[in-house]
Amino acid sequence: MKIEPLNIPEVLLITPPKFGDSRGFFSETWSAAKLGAQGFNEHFVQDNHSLSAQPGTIRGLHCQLAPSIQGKLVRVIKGAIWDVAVDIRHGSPTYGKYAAAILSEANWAQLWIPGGFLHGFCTIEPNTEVIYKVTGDYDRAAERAVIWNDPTLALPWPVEPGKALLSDKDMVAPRLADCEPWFNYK
Ligand SMILES: Cc1cn([C@H]2C[C@H](O)[C@@H](COP(=O)(O)OP(=O)(O)O[C@H]3O[C@H](C)C(=O)[C@H](O)[C@H]3O)O2)c(=O)[nH]c1=O
Repeated sequence: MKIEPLNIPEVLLITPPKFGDSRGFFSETWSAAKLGAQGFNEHFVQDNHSLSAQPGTIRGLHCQLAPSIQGKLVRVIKGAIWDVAVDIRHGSPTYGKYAAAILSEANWAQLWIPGGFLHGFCTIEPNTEVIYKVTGDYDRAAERAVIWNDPTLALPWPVEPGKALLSDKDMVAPRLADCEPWFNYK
């Protein structure tokens, strides 16, 4: 499995091999042994799967606080997303900075987003299905959100102004500056 650190080195682009033949393909999309051999030893406790029908659907920017902090290993089995992680670890040299990648059925790439980061994505094809493993259980009380178009983050979302499709919750999330520090850099 190819593992590439992005501009924020804790965020990793992981691309598993895909073996095609006349029937279709086979891919080991996650392997504790193969990733562990390269120093990636995260323990996952839950798998998530979301479908977004329309391109321009934005889910995020979300995180969960301790004790339910979630690292996320995100991949796309249908369609494509612009996937983004924003460093919000208090005291981090890359606080407020982002790392992003296109994840798609075509490129078969996965993004590892550690705890301490906001996560969000924007779909860029119809009927996009996102699958992701997380290292912490869902905990609604621990969920926090920051508004997707926070001007201080200035994320280059691939959606035309006014065309983003959001949940009611995401429409009214606060700016990061209006949130207390949720994670410490260590
Ligand atoms: C996240 C989650 C949600 N739910 C239920 C709660 C709601 O009834 C329904 C939809 O939840 P929500 O609107 O929060 O789903 P997303 O907007 O896709 O949220 C996710 O989007 C961003 C991209 C993330 O990284 C997080 O995994 C997560 O926050 O699923 C569950 O039952 N378990 C869960 O783990």
